Amino acid sequence: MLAIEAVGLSKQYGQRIGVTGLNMEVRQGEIFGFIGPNGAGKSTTIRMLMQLIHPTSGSLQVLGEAQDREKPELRKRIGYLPSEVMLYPQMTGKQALELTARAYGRRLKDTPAMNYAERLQWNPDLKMKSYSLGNRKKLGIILSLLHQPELLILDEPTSGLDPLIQRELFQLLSELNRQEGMTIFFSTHVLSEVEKLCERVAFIKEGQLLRVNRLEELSSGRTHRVSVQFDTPGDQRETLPLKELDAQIQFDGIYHTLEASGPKLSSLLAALSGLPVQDLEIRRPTLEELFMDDYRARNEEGEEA
Ligand SMILES: Nc1ncnc2c1ncn2[C@@H]1O[C@H](COP(=O)(O)OP(=O)(O)OP(=O)(O)O)[C@@H](O)[C@H]1O
Repeated sequence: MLAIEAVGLSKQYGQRIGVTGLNMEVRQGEIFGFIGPNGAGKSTTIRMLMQLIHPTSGSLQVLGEAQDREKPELRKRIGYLPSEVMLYPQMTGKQALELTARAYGRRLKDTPAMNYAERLQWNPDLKMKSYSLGNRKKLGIILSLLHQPELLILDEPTSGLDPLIQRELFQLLSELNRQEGMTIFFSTHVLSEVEKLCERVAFIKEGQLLRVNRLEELSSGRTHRVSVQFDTPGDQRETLPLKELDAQIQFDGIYHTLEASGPKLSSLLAALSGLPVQDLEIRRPTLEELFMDDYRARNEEGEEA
């Protein structure tokens, strides 16, 4: 069974596109990254997953059930962290947990909530109005996990959390995934976060899903980037035989950057060793660069078409 299956999913806000023609499958038991810049359509997709808004067209199945009408039983199987956590200002954090536990027919002490509170270094005794952004986020995370859902949907879970707490959160999420088989749908605009956690990533931009990749496919490619500065300053692409090494060579004002994969890397380095090199760096492209290359390639294809 798939945890999420969207087919031709679209949401239009009047003239404005939220998402359009989204096809996406999330398997049970995977950690799935949902990446895109601001305004890409991430929250719109998540709100449809949570039935907070309804699609203009297309279909959506969550945990094997069609999202076509109110299904309270299905809601209980899902945990949801919204991008903004808003709660009654006079209530303490602990009271909010107790209230939510009761709504799921449980007692707070029978849930893992206080254990998570400790791990995330969150103080349950303060009034909601006095929590900082990060502390509201922590509460939201604990609330989303309190009923031990099968599917966890997180909308920008790390904003406002300091790096140590982020690390603890990632640790907790991977434990829940490994030990309890929890499916996690993780939405963010920070690419480096998905590198740490997710098996597959979907890239969304301007309401359209660009592609879904296994992280391995993206990051284990054997392509290297070689950035070179020559003794003579300025653009050397016409004066040195560089285009023979990589026709797409880039120049940023100081460094010339060439790409090479597999056996081409050693011939590139051999060729460079005969040139007046002052500085050189070799590295694998980051996920962000791979992602942006894909954007550009597709945009160029679109312009030519
Ligand atoms: N209630 C609304 N009414 C009109 N337009 C909306 C509404 N909500 C979202 N949009 C528009 O839909 C598009 C997608 O927005 P959405 O909030 O889903 O993006 P996002 O990827 O979650 O961005 P962010 O990271 O900034 O939250 C944007 O152009 C946005 O302006």
